[in-house]
Amino acid sequence: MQLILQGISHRYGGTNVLEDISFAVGDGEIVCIVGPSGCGKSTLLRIAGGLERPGEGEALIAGKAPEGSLNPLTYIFQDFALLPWRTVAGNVSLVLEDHGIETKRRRAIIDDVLSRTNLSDFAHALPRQLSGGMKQRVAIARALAVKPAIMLMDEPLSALDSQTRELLMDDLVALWQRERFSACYVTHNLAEAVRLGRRIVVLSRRPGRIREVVDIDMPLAERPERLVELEKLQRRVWEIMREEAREADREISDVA
Ligand SMILES: Nc1ncnc2c1ncn2[C@@H]1O[C@H](COP(=O)(O)OP(=O)(O)OP(=O)(O)O)[C@@H](O)[C@H]1O
Repeated sequence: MQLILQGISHRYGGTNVLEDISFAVGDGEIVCIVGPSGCGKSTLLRIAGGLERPGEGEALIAGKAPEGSLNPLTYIFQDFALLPWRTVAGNVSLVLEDHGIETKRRRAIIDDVLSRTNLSDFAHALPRQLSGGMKQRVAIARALAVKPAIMLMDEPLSALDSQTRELLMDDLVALWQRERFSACYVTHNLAEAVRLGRRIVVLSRRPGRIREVVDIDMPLAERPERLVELEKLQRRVWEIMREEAREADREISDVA
């Protein structure tokens, strides 16, 4: 299944937030979106998922969802959004209950996604007993449970410390290698973008326009061993962004 964004422009009141954004997320592709603070990345993701209607242009999905997909477009947020009174298994179960999946099938799906996210031993734990990394694994397991065609990930690792972030990136790569999900992945972290992205869409400061799309034709599995090349790519993305980020920073301090 493909996500296609065509000529998306958007404004809030008198503020232009996005301008003429077009790109596609192909089947099994992770496309990262980076750009200075406030350039409209989260807005773009909300438009991609149909939570918000763009002022101009359109967000389309093309192709067939995977068999058994309960929710073709599924979000993963930075703040995990878990119910504190439900166990790990209970949190995953909730989305399946919402779809009326019967108990036996629900249990099978929960066992499968908890095993894929290395959470089987924590099925009965409550969120407050878990570290931030484990909570985000639960959020990922919950997203996988609905067999999404495309995951819309908004800074999923940014609340985590750098070591946990590394571990979660390894997990995401392992999950992707097992079942090539498609994702539109918003991040501030350029190391994350070059580690995970097949392409990186670099946005300008607000109103966000596409400055450049950087292609990374390097298998995800090889990336940890090719750190020098990745670092070069990261520098390249930063060179594209530097002036934009500086200007965005000034704009924000002007308002303050
Ligand atoms: N619902 C809304 N109503 C009015 N303005 C909004 C709304 N949502 C976002 N904005 C404004 O739109 C601009 C883009 O916001 P958005 O959160 O999409 O940017 P972002 O690139 O994700 O930011 P950050 O990098 O800080 O997370 C900002 O100026 C923000 O204040």
